Amino acid sequence: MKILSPKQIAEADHYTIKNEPISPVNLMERAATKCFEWISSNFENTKSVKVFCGTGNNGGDGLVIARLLKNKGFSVKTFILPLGNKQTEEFSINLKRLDDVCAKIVFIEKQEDLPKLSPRDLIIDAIFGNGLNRAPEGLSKNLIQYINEAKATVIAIDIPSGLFSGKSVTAKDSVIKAHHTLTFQVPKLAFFLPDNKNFIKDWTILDIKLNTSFINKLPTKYHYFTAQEAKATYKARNDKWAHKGTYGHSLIIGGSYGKIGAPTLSAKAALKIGSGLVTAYIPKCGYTIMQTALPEVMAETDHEIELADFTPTINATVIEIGPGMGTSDLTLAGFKKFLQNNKTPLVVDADALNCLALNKELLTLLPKNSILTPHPKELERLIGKWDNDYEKLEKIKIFVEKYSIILVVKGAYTLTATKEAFYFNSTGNNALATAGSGDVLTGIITGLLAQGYSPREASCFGVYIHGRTAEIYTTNHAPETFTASLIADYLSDVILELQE
Ligand SMILES: NC(=O)C1=CN([C@@H]2O[C@H](COP(=O)(O)OP(=O)(O)OC[C@H]3O[C@@H](n4cnc5c(N)ncnc54)[C@H](OP(=O)(O)O)[C@@H]3O)[C@@H](O)[C@H]2O)[C@H](O)CC1
Ligand SMILES: [K+]
Repeated sequence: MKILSPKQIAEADHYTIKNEPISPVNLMERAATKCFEWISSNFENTKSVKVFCGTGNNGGDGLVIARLLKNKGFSVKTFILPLGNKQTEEFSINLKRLDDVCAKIVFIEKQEDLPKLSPRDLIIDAIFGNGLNRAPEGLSKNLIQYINEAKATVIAIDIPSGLFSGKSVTAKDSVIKAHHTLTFQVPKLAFFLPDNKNFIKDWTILDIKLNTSFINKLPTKYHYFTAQEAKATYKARNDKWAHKGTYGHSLIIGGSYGKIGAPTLSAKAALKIGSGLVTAYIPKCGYTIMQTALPEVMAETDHEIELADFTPTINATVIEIGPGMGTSDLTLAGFKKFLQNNKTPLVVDADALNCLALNKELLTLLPKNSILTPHPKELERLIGKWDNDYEKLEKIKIFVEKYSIILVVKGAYTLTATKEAFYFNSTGNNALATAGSGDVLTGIITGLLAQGYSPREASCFGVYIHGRTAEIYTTNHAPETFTASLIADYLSDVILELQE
């Protein structure tokens, strides 16, 4: 699914109005009706709804929602914050329509006009939407702060007021902290960025039927990888003549004394996602552990307690390197030698990333389209510090272009960054915040590459699958009890779901 800029959304809006055709006020009615339906079914027992509107079209949406809720029997009060002397035409039409149903409407002209708010109120934030072009100040800033202090449940329409959909927020005290955001047609880039986690919690995309063929033609670097994209990526197995060689050979290089679990988890994940063959290249101390834990996996060994020689003998389709490997001098020296001689596509994680961060010149030795899977701290070691998330995205872009690689930046919305496009993942939850979860992710990506998925597909799809296991698990288990070993056990559920 595309993530569009405010300008592109306005263009899609205009195109739909002209070509469907539909009048602007009817499009507003359609959009706001979707919000109303969501609110009335999720908050049917709510006694008091307070709707705060600006005087642009976001405010117009608020007026329609107020009218529809009132007609449905909710107790509704509407508060209007005049934005200068202007009202959009659709706002004015809907103000009249709201007035006609004898609704309670209050204009907020000064601080004293702010109403009493109770934590039991349901607040609808329709002050600013896509049209925000500067940080709110004065009365609008005060209103936003006042709403945030009320500790009431806040539903934001389209986007929390004060949050820019495509640029950084400097005044963090003038943004609505929404519990839920009902956004129109496409998600906004701001939703995926950790800097905004206090403003955006849950959100729902409402399909307001903007022209899809127009949207399909709009260029964008940013995408949201959902079940739809996952289904389109999945390659069902239907080759009767397949043998284990058909599905590739994954080589997992990693481990050190006390950290054999990491490559074991990766190897298990590569195997369980369908890699035809898996070999682990580990220190000698891990031999019995690996062979006992995973009888299907072959093992080759290096020095006694750490990797030093890096001399696997097999001809792998893909190599994962790094889990549990450590960064000792001996390991680092061997890793350098390995990179100088290796031509096989790599998935690089954990200590191998730290070795690269310590020796940036090694980055040039990575085969084209190698996949690096850092968590935010590892990312910072690779690309340097950033002031805000938009600067981080820019640095990521420069980094992937410079080295012709793919970055999988782990987080609540794990980002797969390729030279061509950035994909935010839609699945996962905090059950994945558990030891070894990252090792399983790299194993899944490695196993997908071995089977012939492209590096972009393996990254986006692997991240999606990994996240989905946690969602399925937590439908009937406590998130605290999820472990990395369990992830592999739920891969089958995810794949069966994709086949539906
Ligand atoms: N296609 C869709 O998604 C649809 C969206 N709808 C809704 O429309 C809004 C966008 O409406 P718009 O009127 O363009 O913009 P806003 O309502 O967000 O803002 C109104 C005006 O506010 C002024 N502004 C901007 N920043 C500030 C500020 N910091 N302080 C004070 N005033 C500010 C600005 O005017 P200026 O002339 O003062 O610059 C804005 O124009 C979208 O979000 C949806 O909710 C439709 O209902 C259906 C289709
Ligand atoms: K809003």
